[in-house]
Amino acid sequence: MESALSRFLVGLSVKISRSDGRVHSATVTSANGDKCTAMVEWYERKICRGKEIQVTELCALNPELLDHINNVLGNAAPPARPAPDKVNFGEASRPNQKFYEMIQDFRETLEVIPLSSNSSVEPRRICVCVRKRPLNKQEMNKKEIDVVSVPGQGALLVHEPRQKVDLTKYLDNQAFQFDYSFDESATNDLVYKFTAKPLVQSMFEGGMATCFAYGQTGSGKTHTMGGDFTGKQQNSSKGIYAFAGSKTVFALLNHRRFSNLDLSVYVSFFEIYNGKVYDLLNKKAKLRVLEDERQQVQVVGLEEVCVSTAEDVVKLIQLGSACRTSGQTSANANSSRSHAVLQVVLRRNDRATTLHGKFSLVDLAGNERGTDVSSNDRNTLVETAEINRSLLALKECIRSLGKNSDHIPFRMSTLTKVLRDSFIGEKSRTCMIAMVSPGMASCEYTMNTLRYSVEDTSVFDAISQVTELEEKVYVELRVELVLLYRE
Ligand SMILES: Nc1ncnc2c1ncn2[C@@H]1O[C@H](COP(=O)(O)OP(=O)(O)OP(=O)(O)O)[C@@H](O)[C@H]1O
Repeated sequence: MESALSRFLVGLSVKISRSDGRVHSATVTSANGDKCTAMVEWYERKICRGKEIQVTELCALNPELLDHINNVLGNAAPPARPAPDKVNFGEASRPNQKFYEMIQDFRETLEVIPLSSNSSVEPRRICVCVRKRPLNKQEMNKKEIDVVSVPGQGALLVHEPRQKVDLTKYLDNQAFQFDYSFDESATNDLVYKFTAKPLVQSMFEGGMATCFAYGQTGSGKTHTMGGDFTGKQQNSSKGIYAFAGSKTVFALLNHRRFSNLDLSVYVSFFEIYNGKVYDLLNKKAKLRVLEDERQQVQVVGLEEVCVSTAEDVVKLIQLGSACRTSGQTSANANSSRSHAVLQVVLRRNDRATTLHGKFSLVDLAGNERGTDVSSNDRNTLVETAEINRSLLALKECIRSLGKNSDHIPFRMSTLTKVLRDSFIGEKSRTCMIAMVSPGMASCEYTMNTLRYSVEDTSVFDAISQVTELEEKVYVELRVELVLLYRE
């Protein structure tokens, strides 16, 4: 429920009565930047005049509210009836110590069977995997607790810290099942073996393939696809882009099964930022996306570089990655603000250089960034809205693919338009790698990512998961939000 709330709410400020500790009024800023007076009325009606919902209950419904309330209280005299206290969660050594211990106890009961490089890989038309990154230095310094467990065999668990209305703490342990799940010790090499590597072979067999990295800002998409950063320097030879585009491609090109096809390898690299396409191999030239009379979508003028060695490919990845649009979010100082698409194309060496197979490797922009960015200026909000719109379109396309539907709604966004040929045809194959951050502070985003990857994440589904009291409050809140969005 919290995730659905914060999808719409960018700002929420709360006034609290000093005498009784109850919420007075709340001002909510919607994702399009408007202050929502309807919400103020709603809160006043339901909370101040409307009687019995107290701060503690509200906070149990939405932990974000707790932060806002604490901020407000920081400037005010302590209330007679204190709001639920974050500090009480644990002892001084580690915030949330109690939850930490509960998670540790739970982990002891788990049977862990990690993936190893000797495990076999099963070919699939659509493969959905998940990768958990380790806690980073910043999170360790803050003594963040790790709320994600990967017992293996495709399973992943989120231990969501919860608090009942009477303030009793409990864990909501939610299990998700994927084709493969990678824990924090997995290397890019291992992830590659089970995700993108099987798709390279399908490209040689004349297929179209796409591999996406999806996840919250700072969850490890660029690390996985483009290679890790040491300071500002990216180690481009250690990411899935390079493993697929160099090592495996050139090994298969010379394999006796494919060498008689007389193929050449081409690489293009572009980004989609705010719905526009920019060529990362040609000084970020802005390109047009057109559909020809045979409904083939073309990115007009896209540079396609013929490569003959693995080193050539790594150099192009470095060149393109260096000029990708990035910005800063609270979770990632070097955050990618665009979808980056590296395409490896096989063409026959005939006169028309006929297309034989294509592999698109996509490092998606971080999802759900509305509340991550430090400013909520107009540009940022437009950027976030565009990212979320294209991710929704992508989900719709993958879902239609999974259902073998006749209609795949690729026209919904530029991202899906340019990947159209990967979505259609008998030989198309798709792999989605969902990235998750392990920290408790990222829990809500992690749940969003997991729901996006394994099921419908819509607001309506979220409703079915809430308890009776929550449901009552939440349904009314949703009605307000839906009305707001229609305006
Ligand atoms: N599996 C991992 N092992 C070690 N460090 C990692 C791992 N995944 C990510 N990191 C580190 O976490 C930080 C954020 O990762 P990264 O930039 O890849 O996130 P992202 O998902 O691409 O974020 P954004 O959407 O903001 O671009 C980087 O410093 C990266 O090196």
